[in-house]
Amino acid sequence: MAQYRRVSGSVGLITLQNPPVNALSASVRQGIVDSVKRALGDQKVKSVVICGQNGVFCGGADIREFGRQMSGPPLVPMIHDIEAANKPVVAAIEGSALGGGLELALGCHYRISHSKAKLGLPEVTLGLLPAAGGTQRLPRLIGVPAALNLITTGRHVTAAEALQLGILDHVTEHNTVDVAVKFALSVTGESLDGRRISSFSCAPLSDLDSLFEEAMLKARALQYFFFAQRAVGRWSTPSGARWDTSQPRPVRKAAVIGLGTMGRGITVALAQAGLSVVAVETHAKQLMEAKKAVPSMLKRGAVRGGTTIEPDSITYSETVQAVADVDLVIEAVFEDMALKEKVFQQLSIVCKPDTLLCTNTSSLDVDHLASQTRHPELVVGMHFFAPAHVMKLLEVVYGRRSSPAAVATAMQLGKKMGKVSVAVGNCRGFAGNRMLKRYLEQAFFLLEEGATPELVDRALEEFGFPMGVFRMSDLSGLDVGWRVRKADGLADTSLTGTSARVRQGCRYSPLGDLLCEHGRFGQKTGRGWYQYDKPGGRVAKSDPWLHNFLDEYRARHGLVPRCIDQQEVLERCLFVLINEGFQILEEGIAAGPEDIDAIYVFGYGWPRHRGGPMFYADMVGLERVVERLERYHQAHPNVPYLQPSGLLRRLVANGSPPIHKWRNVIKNRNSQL
Ligand SMILES: CC/C=C\C=C\CC(=O)SCCNC(=O)CCNC(=O)[C@H](O)C(C)(C)COP(=O)(O)OP(=O)(O)OC[C@H]1O[C@@H](n2cnc3c(N)ncnc32)[C@H](O)[C@@H]1OP(=O)(O)O
Repeated sequence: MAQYRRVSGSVGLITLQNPPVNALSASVRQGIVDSVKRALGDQKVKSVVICGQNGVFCGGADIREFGRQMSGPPLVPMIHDIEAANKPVVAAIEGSALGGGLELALGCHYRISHSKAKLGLPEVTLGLLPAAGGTQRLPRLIGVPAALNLITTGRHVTAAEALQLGILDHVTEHNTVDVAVKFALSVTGESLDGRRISSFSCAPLSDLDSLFEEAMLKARALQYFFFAQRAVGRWSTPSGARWDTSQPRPVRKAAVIGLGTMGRGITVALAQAGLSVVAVETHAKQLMEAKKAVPSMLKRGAVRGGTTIEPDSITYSETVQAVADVDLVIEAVFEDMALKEKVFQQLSIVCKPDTLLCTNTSSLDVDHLASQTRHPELVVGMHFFAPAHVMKLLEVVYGRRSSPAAVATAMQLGKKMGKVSVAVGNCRGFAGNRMLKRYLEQAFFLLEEGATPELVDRALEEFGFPMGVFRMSDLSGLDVGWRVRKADGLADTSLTGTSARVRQGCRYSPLGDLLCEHGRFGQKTGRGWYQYDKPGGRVAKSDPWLHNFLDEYRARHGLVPRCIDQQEVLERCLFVLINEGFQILEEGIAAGPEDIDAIYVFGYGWPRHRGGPMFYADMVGLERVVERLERYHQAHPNVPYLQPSGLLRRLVANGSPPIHKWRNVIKNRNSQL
């Protein structure tokens, strides 16, 4: 329903009321129609404000009514009547204005929003089109390119972006309804001629063809990715093991060793998949915390998914002996080889001889861990991504001696947990983190050369990543990479002069190490590449300290900052990552480009509408990727990873076949070896 009342003498205030998000149910639409009629018929009312109760404007169509017989007034004429009104109508947007909610706001003459609100037309994500005027009013308001972007991606934009795009007239930090009422009073009696969006003409576009071509590219990428996602299930390994000839083992009871953040998430994912789980943590305090955290994670998941989990499906233990009868173990202890070795030695003694032993390591050597056990053929990596019960990606890492059945079992278990499981070979960082390393390095180098975290992040976010590389590092914690670099003997900030920026003969940037030495670990410490209002704060703000630090660093090393544009940011960060992807394909670490693309879309936020890094390379053109890499390598000869990989060059030499033919080129080469 909608509540109607007169406020401030002459403003008709219409409040949508349909918890939890004031969706446009039949009774809400009826309430709006009735209230608008009342406001327009009341001579005392000079202007109108539409808002939603409990800090949410409107979440769009009431999804609970989908599939039912349509009743109540239709939305299109309702919005048309609001727009045609002869009194100003102001939308006061708090929380969300999504789908039909934004279409309703677009029918109003003015839109005022709280700074924390999100707006968007997410219909495409529900298999719908914005059919209540969204496809007509939005392009007229903000132009075809921006509207096409919002409509085809369904993404939600912040109030700040919506203001910049021209969707909003004003953004406030204060009580939005109060601000809107005051505003409504101030525009009383003003002409509404220039305020009815459907009467606007669309700005003419000289490059309509290229715009639609871009939209078609997105469609191609999404269609490619639809099949890529399915292709990864048909896995194969260089030794000839395959999905259709390998028999997975049944897994009814599993164990998790180590109940830190990852271990807890994995425990929840296993329990949600219907397995009985033994959760082991040898530190009493950590075990106690996990015993509280895991059930509440499960409860939240059950509420969201509308499922029930047997509370006794998880048993907790302080000793590894408790895993004696399980079918599969996932080790998730601290990322330290000596510690993991010990765990695998213990498991090999305690477990049944046919128990599958898995490690959640994100980069350590799976073969080495396998060598600690009596049955190395039963050891595989199961690399989850944080939060493990939410993130869709699972890298299943086969070692030199992993049996086909072990790989098949881990792949099938991943599927049972609702993951997209991708089989990859064993190497430092596997596929995802190995490619990420190159991307991070380039981002650091760009800072040395004159870029700022803001510039780099903006370029990547405009490309489509939900977060740029520096914002993402702050979220995941700068200390994580620092620990790895220390273990690899790289993070040595005592070096001075030219040797400070060189390791093993290659260019190295110690910027991340230096930040960690200043105690700047990202969001958790309230300081990282950005500053936050408090430790654990989420809103990244530009930090003058960091900019001074970068200036001093460059001066100390005699680096003259230069202007770096977004194109260079994208090419340096993305092409080097793509190049590593080709290297991974060449080495047989991933079986095909689809595997890498699935890893990047599901694990690293690569925008799905760009199909994944390998598809993107195909779209850009392999010749161009080679040409740009060569040019950057010439400029930075001490960065060997900028040299185009052998496979990339061979594909170009073979006439740059389309992505679905790359496997043939890889296969031909391997058969000649
Ligand atoms: C006559 C029809 C005319 C026009 C049709 C127009 C087309 C559309 O409008 S299609 C719908 C477009 N809207 C959406 O896709 C919005 C989907 N919702 C969201 O994106 C989010 O829920 C959110 C609104 C941004 C809020 O997010 P968050 O704060 O994280 O909370 P959630 O846990 O996601 O949701 C809370 C609660 O609200 C329920 N809910 C959300 N949206 C709707 C909706 N449109 N209709 C009905 N219910 C909705 C959601 O299920 C949750 O309920 P629980 O009971 O707590 O599970």
